[in-house]
Amino acid sequence: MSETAEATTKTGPVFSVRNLWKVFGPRADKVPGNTDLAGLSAGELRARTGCTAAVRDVSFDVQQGEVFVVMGLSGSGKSTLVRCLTRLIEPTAGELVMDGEDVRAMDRTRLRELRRHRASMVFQHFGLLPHRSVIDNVAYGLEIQGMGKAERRAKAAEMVSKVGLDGLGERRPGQLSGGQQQRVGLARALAVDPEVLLFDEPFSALDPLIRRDMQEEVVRLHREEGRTMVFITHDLSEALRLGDRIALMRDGEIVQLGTPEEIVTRPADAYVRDFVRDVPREQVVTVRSAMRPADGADSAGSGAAVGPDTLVSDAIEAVARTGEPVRVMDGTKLLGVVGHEELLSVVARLDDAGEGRNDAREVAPA
Ligand SMILES: Nc1ncnc2c1ncn2[C@@H]1O[C@H](COP(=O)(O)OP(=O)(O)OP(=O)(O)O)[C@@H](O)[C@H]1O
Repeated sequence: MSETAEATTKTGPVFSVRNLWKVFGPRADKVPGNTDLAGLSAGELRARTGCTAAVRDVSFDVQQGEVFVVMGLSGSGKSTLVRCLTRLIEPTAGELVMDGEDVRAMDRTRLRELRRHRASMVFQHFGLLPHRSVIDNVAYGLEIQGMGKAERRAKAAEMVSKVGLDGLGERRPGQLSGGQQQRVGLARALAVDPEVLLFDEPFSALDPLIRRDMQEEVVRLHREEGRTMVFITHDLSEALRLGDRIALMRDGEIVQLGTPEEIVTRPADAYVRDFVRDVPREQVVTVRSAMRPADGADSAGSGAAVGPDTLVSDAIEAVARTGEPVRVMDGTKLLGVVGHEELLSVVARLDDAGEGRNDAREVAPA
């Protein structure tokens, strides 16, 4: 999404997850290794064993600096999966590595350290302490870490300011709106300066306008800091807005993992296709996919230029303003041009059905 994210995604995964299972129910640990049981559908497994496979044989990497969205309908396994990352829920089987370290082998002390310092969670229910001020709520994680009072209050004040709550530091949570309380939750998670922020549907209780505000806040923070984020949502537009990559879950499995553009323009199956059917293409397709090669006349032009990751909706604005095609530039290199025809064909979905025009990238494997 952001340049920061682009720049940092190459430095390796924060989380590496391979063949992860979480099965709830009697003798759950027998399910993943049993080929008969592991192949059953969720319903059949429940009928045969009384077990629920909330996460089924899931593999993926979360790259440094990216916003990794886990999306799916209610009950698809999103929360279970993300809680497994820090073993708030114990995985039943599979590999789980954070920064090269085997998370499943960590002892309690190391795990506590991981949750307090390295991966902070922001929940839908803010979990604020009602009798403490905003500042003291934000400082709470630092207090647990043993930081002195003056230092932690100074750090907390900085975070309160960062999330746009200047002047409200001495209020109690009950004196704040829902959106403001969620900002306190965000500031509290940021205060410990974790490597990864894990968000579990943090905004789903907020009304749409405030929700939009908070999404923009997350995008802004991410742009400024490039911090790795894992974000759970059941809301497709939220996923598309925030995600560098989206893992789309169904019945405990990841049915597709890819960029918003890949998921919308090249859905892996009929389920995903149905899921993304109503998404306006121009809001996810980039000019890199929509452009045509520049001919002699175009390349000589000195009209408006946009980067290859510019959304078609933004390019439409530029083309409408000048009436001329715009050049797609990667630094000083001319990659192609987009004009009315290319942009309209995206809006009209003439590029539908996986016939990606200039974009030969493959859908990332799950
Ligand atoms: N402690 C548990 N015991 C038994 N089954 C569970 C438990 N926790 C979750 N499940 C089941 O695992 C499946 C996945 O649940 P999970 O909460 O991970 O889904 P979700 O996608 O996060 O849903 P939501 O969006 O509603 O929060 C569901 O079928 C749920 O009923």
